[in-house]
Formats: sequence, structure tokens, C-alpha cells
Amino acid sequence: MDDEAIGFGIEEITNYKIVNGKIVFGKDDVKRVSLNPKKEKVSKPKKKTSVKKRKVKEEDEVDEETLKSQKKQKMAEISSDISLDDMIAWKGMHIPHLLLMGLQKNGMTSPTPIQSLTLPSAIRDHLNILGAAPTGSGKTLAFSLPILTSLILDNFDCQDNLYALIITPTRELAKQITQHIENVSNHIPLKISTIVGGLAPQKQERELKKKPHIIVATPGRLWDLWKTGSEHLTNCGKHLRYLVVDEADRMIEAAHFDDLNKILDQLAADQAQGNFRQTFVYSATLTVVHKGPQRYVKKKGGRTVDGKIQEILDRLNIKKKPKIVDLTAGEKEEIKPENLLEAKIYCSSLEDKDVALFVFLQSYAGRSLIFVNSKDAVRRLRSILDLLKCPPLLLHADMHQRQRLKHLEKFSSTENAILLATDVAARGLDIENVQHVIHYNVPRTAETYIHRSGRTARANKSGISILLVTHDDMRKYKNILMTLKKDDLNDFPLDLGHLKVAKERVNLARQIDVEQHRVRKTNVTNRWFEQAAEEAGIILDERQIVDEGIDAADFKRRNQYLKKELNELLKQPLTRISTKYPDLIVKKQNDTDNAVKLAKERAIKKK
Ligand SMILES: Nc1ncnc2c1ncn2[C@@H]1O[C@H](COP(=O)(O)OP(=O)(O)OP(=O)(O)O)[C@@H](O)[C@H]1O
Repeated sequence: MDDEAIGFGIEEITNYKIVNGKIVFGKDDVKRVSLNPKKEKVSKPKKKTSVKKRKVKEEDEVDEETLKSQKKQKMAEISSDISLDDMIAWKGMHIPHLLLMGLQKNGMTSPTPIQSLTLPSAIRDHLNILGAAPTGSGKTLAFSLPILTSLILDNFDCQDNLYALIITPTRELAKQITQHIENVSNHIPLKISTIVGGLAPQKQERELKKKPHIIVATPGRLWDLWKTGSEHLTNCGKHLRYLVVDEADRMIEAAHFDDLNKILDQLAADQAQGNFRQTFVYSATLTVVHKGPQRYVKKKGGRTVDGKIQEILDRLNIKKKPKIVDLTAGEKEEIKPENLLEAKIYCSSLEDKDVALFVFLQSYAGRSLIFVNSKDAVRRLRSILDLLKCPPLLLHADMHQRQRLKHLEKFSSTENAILLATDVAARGLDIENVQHVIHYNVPRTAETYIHRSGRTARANKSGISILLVTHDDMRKYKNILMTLKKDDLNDFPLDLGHLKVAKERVNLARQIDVEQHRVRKTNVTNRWFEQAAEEAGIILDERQIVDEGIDAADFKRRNQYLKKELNELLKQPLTRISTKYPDLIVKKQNDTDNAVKLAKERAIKKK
């Protein structure tokens, strides 16, 4: 990091009012006061300062140097005498007072390492940034604070043009980023909109008519609105000052890249000559490259770190060399957050996995997030956990958006809750106090493993990630270990004292589920045949009816009997609910200062 950045006085704006949604600065004298109480002196005679409403020049007139010096001048002019003693750690980050107030309100009294290492370069030096840092380390504010700072310094005067565009892979993440930005923006007249699929496009078109300064979007819906000629988007490239691609390594994967590419092409085509735009690219796995058998490595697109970075720069069309801050690289480095404990439970069969999961959920209270690889697995596990009286909330791509958000909200607000999800929940979601992440299925890539695990142990809190592994998973498991440069994960010492009892219950639940599912499937198939025959006006041949030898009355009787038996067993508590973990889980709290120091040393070494 550039040490020059530190020591640049903290910028504060205090003499303002908000009139008609705009900041109007007072004409009072202002003074620069050190936030360091020791250095605080009686202020010098004050210079008359007024921050005039600035007409935004046509972008093609604004060159980088002019912009830099204008901003620097304003930074030097704007100061205050309000004491923010507890915010001293933000000194040198070039964050205006209005934002410091928002940060203070949210208890963010010091920047996280990725914020310390990127904010001065983004705000003062106007650099493009490529940032890699562990999950839960504050990357959202690392890219949001420079945008908000710039908007404040420009007095929100962007003539109703789109100022910043943040693109992200999932709807929930888009909503969450908007929320994080709003949380620290309560002192500024910010207009921000979330544009995602799954909600009525008409409503989002109305949102765009409000001409937000910032749009947070998923690429599919954004491109849909762009295509239909939404005014706020058409030609926005001429004025757009900030482009953020969050979870960039995911965004350039095939599933998302088509729409993203069209958006980037449009932005490039609209960009006027000399236009100064900053691009921020962030992810926890930006620099993860696959190690392992050559065949696997090739398939997963892994090469060298430099190769991967270059690919991202090329795909996102970033021409000007960015500042790269990588807090996940290095031979001995761990990509995971410091307070995350990783472990595995070896299971000899799928049945064993179900038993291990049940015993774990019964033994440890708290918020647990279970990841599976498919919607089929969601269906099966949901049914079994329901029968075992551990009902999970669900999150997968086939659910209606409202339902997805409702389940997430319920999970976030319930102390002992289970969320059963596909990888749609793997990236970015910031749910407070998730204590356990359980990988019921071994993920397909190391990146997914890192992101899933990162839903716990966020913002210096502790958490556990447990991988359930069977013999069939071994190849995938070994490949993940190789990429993460680990020999093996510790075994989680699950208390199997109640194994026999647990097995009995789980097996009953599995049996009920298999039978229920068979009946349901047969009914659905037959209903489909009947409907098709009716629509075609033909009489259904008896041989076409699927007959699995199921007698409806028989099934009902048996189903009721098994359920009653299971419910009787479940009346006896399996183990005592505990919040204590085995010894290996106790971890020290992270020391942010040390982390910053370490990261700086690393950055210097890398150079
Ligand atoms: N300076 C700070 N001080 C205290 N808490 C912070 C600070 N910056 C961010 N946080 C909090 O840390 C949590 C994690 O932040 P964020 O979601 O930005 O992580 P992330 O690095 O983007 O994670 P992921 O890689 O999983 O997307 C959030 O709850 C956020 O409010």
C-alpha cells in the first residue's frame, strides 16, 4: 500500500443542509481538525470555503488530471470540527464526514484490511481495482465507499445520469449490496435501485424513471430493460463513472457472461473519448487456480494466477492497468477467514450422511446452512428433515423470488433455523450469525467450497464448515484439497453415542420418504397421461396407466403407521442440545491491525 495515503487528513463535511434531495453546503467557515486528539490544536484562522454547485461538464471534456486535482482541492477544503474520536482508524482513507457518520452508526470504527488497502488508491488515485480477499472481509464497502465519496464530492450533481453500475450474479446478493450501501448512506440523498429478475419488470421500469445514481443489478434483467430502450440505461456509458463487477470470476463463467458481455459492449460503444471511468472487480476467489490432474485442471479453466487475472481483465475489457490487491495469495496463505474452522465427517454411505446430519443438527443449536448440489437433493432432504422434525427453510432457483426472500428473512431472524440451499446461496450472502455450514454434497469446485464455507465466520466472528464425504466423493474432495494446498481436513468429532437410536429414526424417515415419493411420482405421471388423453380426445388404454402395484388405501394405512412409529421415537430427545463445540473449535479473535500489517508486508514482498 502507498504509505503516503496515510496521514492525509480525514475529510469531513459538516456545514450542509439537505434541500430538495440535494446537499446544500453552508457558507460558514470551516476548519481542518486532526482526528488524533493528541495532535488536535486550536484551529488556524479559517479560509472562506464554499462548495459551489458544480455543473457536470460534458464527460468528454473531463480528463483524468482535471478530475483528480478538482477532487484533491475539494478534499483539502472540506473539513470540520466535529469530533469522531472513535473513527480515527479511518484516517487516510479519504472518506467524507457524511459517510464516516454512517459507518459510525453501523459500528464500523475501523476499516477492514481489504478496505485499508484499496480505498486510498480508489478514491485519491482513481485507479481501477482488482481485489481478492477472504469471504466476509468487507469487500462490498471496499467498492461502495469510493462511489459514495465521489458522489458527495460531486454534490450529487450528475444531471440525472447513471453514476455507478454494480453487477452481481444473484438476486439476493444484489438486494443485499443495496442494503449495505443504504445502511451507511442515511446522511446523504442517495437514489439507488435494485434491478433483478423474478420481480415485475414494469415496477423496475418505474424505478429507473426515478433516475437512480446507483443501480445494483443481475445481468439478465438489466440487459432485458436495456434492450427495451429504458431511458436511464440507453447511452449511460457516456456518463457512467463507476462500474463494479462483483464475484467477477463467477460473472465471466458461461451462464452469466452472455448478458454481461452485451452490457460491457454497450458501455464500451457509448463511452466517449477521454471519459474517465473506474472499474472495480472483486471476489474471494479471484486468484484461485486449480491444482490437480491435468484433465481436471484444463476442464476447470485453471492456469496460473497471472493467466486468470489477465483473462478477467480481457473479458471485462479493462485496458488501464489496475491496482491488484490480493489478500488470498502466497504459498502458505489461506483463502479462508481466520476464524473459520473446517472439518469433515467421513460417511460410509448416503444413509450414514443422513444420520451424521441428523445427529449434528440435534447436537448443536444455532443457525445452520446446508448445501446440496441439486434440486433433487433439496427435495429428498427436505422431506426427511421434515419427518425428523427438523424442518428446513429452502432456497433454490426454482422458487418464486418473493418466496426466496421470505425464506432468507425468516432464516436471518430465527435463532435456531436450518436453511437447505443449492449453490444459489453460495456466494456473497451476508447473514448474521450463521454458526454452521454443512456441505451435504461435496461441491464441484474449490471456489464453490470457499464461497459456501464463507457464509459463516464473517466479519471476525467464528464459525464451522463441515464437509460430509463418502467414498464416491473422494476424487472431488482430493481435487479441492489440492487446489487449497491442504493435505486433509480434520475429522469433526461427532458424538456418535446415540448412533443406534439416530439410525433407527433416520431409516424410518428415509423409508417413509421413498414410499411417499414413489406414490407422488406415479400420480403425477398418470395425471399427465390422463390430461394428455383428454386434450387429444382419446380414451386411455389401461396399459398406459403406470401401475406400480400401489394400493391407495394400503399405502395410506402403512404411511400413517410408519409416521406414528417415527413420531413416538422422536418424543425421546436424542442428545442434549449444546452450543459447546469440541476443543478444536476454539479460535482467537482476529486482530485487524495485525492483519493489515501482514497484508502490507505481503504486498511489498510480492512487488
Ligand atoms: N469496516 C468494517 N467494520 C466492521 N464491519 C464491517 C466493516 N466492513 C464491512 N463490515 C461487515 O462485514 C460483513 C461482511 O462484509 P461483506 O458482505 O462486504 O463481505 P465480503 O468480503 O463481500 O464477503 P463475500 O466474499 O462472502 O461476498 C458485513 O456484515 C459488513 O457489514
